[in-house]
Amino acid sequence: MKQVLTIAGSDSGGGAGIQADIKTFQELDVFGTSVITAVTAQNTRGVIDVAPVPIENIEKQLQAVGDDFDIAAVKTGMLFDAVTIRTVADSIKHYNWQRLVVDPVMIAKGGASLLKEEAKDSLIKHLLPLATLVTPNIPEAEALSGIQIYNEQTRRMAAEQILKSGAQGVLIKGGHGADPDFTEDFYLDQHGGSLVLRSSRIQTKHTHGTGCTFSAALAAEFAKGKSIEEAFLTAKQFIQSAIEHSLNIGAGHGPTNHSAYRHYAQKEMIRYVH
Ligand SMILES: Nc1ncnc2c1ncn2[C@@H]1O[C@H](COP(=O)(O)OP(=O)(O)O)[C@@H](O)[C@H]1O
Ligand SMILES: Cc1ncc(COP(=O)(O)OP(=O)(O)O)c(N)n1
Repeated sequence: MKQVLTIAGSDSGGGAGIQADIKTFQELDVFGTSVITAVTAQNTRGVIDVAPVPIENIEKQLQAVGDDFDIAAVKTGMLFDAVTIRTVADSIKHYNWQRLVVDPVMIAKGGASLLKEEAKDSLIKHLLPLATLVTPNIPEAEALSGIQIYNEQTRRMAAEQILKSGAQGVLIKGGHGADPDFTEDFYLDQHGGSLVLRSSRIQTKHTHGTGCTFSAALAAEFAKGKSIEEAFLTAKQFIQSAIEHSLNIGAGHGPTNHSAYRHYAQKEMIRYVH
């Protein structure tokens, strides 16, 4: 069984972070391991507290996984500060971990900061150059590129700017897009290869953890040797099912349904290149 590592924060509410990643790995038939960078007290209503894990412990978690497991793909989520980013980047190089998905988690839906402001430069300088794929949502892509996204052209410009970091590919997710009827995710790589996947926008407030789940699905598929195109399609179908059949848990923005992909038939995605 392929072994996959998530390096991210814990969400006590179970919808995002490490918990979302491990559930997604399980559903996609890969073995999930984890390095926890921060513990959040969080539920569907928001983030109540954030406690960073001491850096010495993060180093030991990385070592414990790296020394024993044959890691086929890695995803990063909430990294919180610059020293954690440096430590994670050093381990990725030390263990020569390939197929790295960097989800540049910055702000939770409720507005809580999950990455210190000064850590953004460290992310661009130390982690993005190692990435197979960076998966910002629209506000994160704007923060990483310094370009405001309001149409296809500015979305492409932002993606091109992010690729200057050295990442092999960038996938700008469309959950925060303006169109009320569909969401569009845009992929661009260093060779100019591009792909857009468009799906219907599901009218629901239960979208907590969509980005974590999507990037975990990408990492799981990469671990199984799937191409970017194949992994992108599976991850998009996985999150579409998970949102469409969400669980109505909690009083706020509820989690998605991580087992929906297994239970329900997949919807067609519109795909095109531009
Ligand atoms: N309401 C929705 N309907 C269908 N797909 C959605 C919806 N909201 C988000 N998605 C999809 O979920 C994935 C995560 O996107 P997004 O919500 O932008 O990330 P994040 O959670 O990091 O903000 C993307 O594939 C996006 O298209
Ligand atoms: C511990 C932790 N990590 C990441 C997030 C953000 O998750 P995301 O998938 O972007 O979902 P929302 O915050 O937009 O619901 C988080 N909340 N907690």
